[in-house]
Amino acid sequence: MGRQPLVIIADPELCKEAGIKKFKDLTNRSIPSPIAASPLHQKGLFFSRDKQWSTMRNTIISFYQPSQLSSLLPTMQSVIDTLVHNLPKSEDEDITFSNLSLKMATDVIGQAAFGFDFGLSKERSNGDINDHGRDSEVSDFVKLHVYSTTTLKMDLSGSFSIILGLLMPILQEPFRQILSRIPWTADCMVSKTNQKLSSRLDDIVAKRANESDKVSKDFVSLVLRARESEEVSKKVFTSDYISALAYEHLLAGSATTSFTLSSILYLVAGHPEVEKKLLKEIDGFGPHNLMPTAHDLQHKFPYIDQVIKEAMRFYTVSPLVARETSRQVEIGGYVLPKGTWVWLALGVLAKDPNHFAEPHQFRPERFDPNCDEEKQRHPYAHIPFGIGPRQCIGMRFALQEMKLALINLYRRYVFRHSPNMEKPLALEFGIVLNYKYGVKLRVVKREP
Ligand code: HEM
Repeated sequence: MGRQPLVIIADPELCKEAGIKKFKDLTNRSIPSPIAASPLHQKGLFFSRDKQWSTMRNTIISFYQPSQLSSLLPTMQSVIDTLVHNLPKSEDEDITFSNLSLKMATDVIGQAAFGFDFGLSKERSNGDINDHGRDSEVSDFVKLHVYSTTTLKMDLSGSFSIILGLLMPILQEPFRQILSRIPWTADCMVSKTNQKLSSRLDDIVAKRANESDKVSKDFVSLVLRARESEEVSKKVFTSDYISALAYEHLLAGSATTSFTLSSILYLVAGHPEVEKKLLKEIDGFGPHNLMPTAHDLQHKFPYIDQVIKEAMRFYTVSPLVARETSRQVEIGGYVLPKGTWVWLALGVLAKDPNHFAEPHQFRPERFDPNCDEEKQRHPYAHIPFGIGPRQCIGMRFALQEMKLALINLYRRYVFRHSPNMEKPLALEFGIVLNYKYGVKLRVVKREP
């Protein structure tokens, strides 16, 4: 890539070698040029490096332990209830499900990460907000978040410094410094937005730090408590890092989950035989007012597991995992110099006919533990959450949320493709995959 050596891997055994066996030589991520221009994004777990990364990861991993996740169930349930309740009653009305699920996922992560109710799911489709108490601060914050996220573009529609960074990385930072002072340039707007966003986040962190309450279970409170109890964490978790971590959760935990949930509804709507089996499993769990526990979600819905895996294979929301060599290392017999970018191509792996027969067919049964394809497949052929010690930290969180949402949605409704939706679905390639025009569906109430 210009003068930057880059190796792309699309073989499960080599992914294992780079992601697990040689992890200590490939711990860090390569930093794409839009991120290099954004300190707010660099200080989260995703882009932090070496010791800073391992100390942060070892501390915040406790937030993702089963007991913590199961304590988040009521929060998830209440946001999902709002989503289900607000679905239109008419079968002739289009919903852009991807927008609704983004609001849902942002609300869930807002509460889990900041202890903050953004209240986005309470908005009806006409834009009204049910909750009079929701202040404009919150909606401003979310607007800033959306702007900051959508300006992280890797293509020629990004700000001038980002485009320059793609071509001549060394010039990116000096140009960004100059342009961010010139009003009305994209760089200036991005810089202003990030400053505002950072100061809002700092306010939230400061507020949480002043609260003496020892019971809050949101992420920021947990990290703040960990900082009090461990000497090493004090140095690592300065308030700018805590703000970045919290913000990163909002970013990482919303778009990915929402995209995946939307793709499941879209794919199931096009496959009646899958829908039938899914409904049978959900109805077979018990009466519709029986809420599954975290343990139930993990063990009692094997077909939902297959549907989620297959949808994540079909539309891999995070198709590349980017790492970088910290010293010379040999992978697959090739010697890679220090500083080489090594990208694991999860999206390519997911469509490899050597591991997935007829890869362009949507067939959840290929993940049935008893079927030959599943038994014979390489264990690292399907890695939508990444691999090894740096695998997605929010995997269980996302799976719990998606399963709970699916159960609640399909208990009351089934979904059909809207006639107003393009075919095939148009995708947009940014930092993560997105739908170009959203997933438009019609909601059909099930017979009681
Ligand atoms: C369907 C949902 C999700 C998908 C497909 C997904 C995918 C990924 C992938 C592929 C990575 C890179 C892993 C690697 O380098 O091997 C990652 C990292 C990460 N994810 Fe997720 N993710 C999802 C949901 C979430 C959620 C809900 C959260 C937070 C609550 C989250 C937080 C993170 C963080 C913090 C990292 C960086 C981990 C590190 O560098 O140590 N993700 N995710």
